[in-house]
Amino acid sequence: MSNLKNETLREALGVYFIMGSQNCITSPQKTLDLALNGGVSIFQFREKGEGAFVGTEKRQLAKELQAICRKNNTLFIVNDDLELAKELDADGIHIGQDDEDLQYVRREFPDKIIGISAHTLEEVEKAVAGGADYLGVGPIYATETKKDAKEVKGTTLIEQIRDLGYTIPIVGIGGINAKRTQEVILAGADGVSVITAISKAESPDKASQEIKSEVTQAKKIKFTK
Ligand SMILES: Cc1ncc(COP(=O)(O)OP(=O)(O)O)c(N)n1
Ligand SMILES: Cc1ncsc1CCOP(=O)(O)O
Ligand SMILES: [Mg+2]
Repeated sequence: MSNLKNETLREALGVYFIMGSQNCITSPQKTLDLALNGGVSIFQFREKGEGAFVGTEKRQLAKELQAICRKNNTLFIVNDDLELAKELDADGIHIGQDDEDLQYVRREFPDKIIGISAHTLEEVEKAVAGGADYLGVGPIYATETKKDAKEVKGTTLIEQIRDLGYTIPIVGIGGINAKRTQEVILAGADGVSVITAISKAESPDKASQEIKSEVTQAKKIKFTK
């Protein structure tokens, strides 16, 4: 990915909303629409866990959510499912350490955005060498959403990554809400990835707006230091 694309992606990662039907209290379409109106800048379709759609229903929902993203000029990323990402010509894919191999994914999707989860400095080094476009680092705080999440680490790993001079775009993930956003950005992240604080908010638009405003304020503080 060129430097220009890298900087555009860094900016787009500000408020990274992740959601599947299992995370919503009303319709996923409505939830996403409101979240995008509130200021979400990138979306990941993560249809996973108890009650999640599979097969045709999953594909149909993905297409509808992608159409909503397109209407709002917002990047659409698919979690885990390479076949779906290919079929939909998604903007990118997010993989974890237990998913497909990064180098294989890069070969299959040479021009797409590839994000990878990282929990240790060794994983960070491999992700950068393997051509990942951004890192998802977490869980920063305790999360109810991912039952098999690794141990909570706070912002330490993000700080270490930046102290070592890595410039790869980073988003923090896990238990993040508006009140916790500034801590994550000030530690060195470019954005925050959020599920529950938006998907289960009474007003997903208001929740997204608040998170966006915290990201903007934290970046002002960070870049005037
Ligand atoms: C932005 C972002 N960061 C981390 C993850 C977690 O990915 P993974 O570890 O593969 O876990 P699942 O989400 O697949 O359960 C993510 N999805 N997005
Ligand atoms: C997918 C994922 N990976 C690490 S924590 C997490 C879940 C984040 O969800 P929430 O924002 O609801 O804590
Ligand atoms: Mg995964």
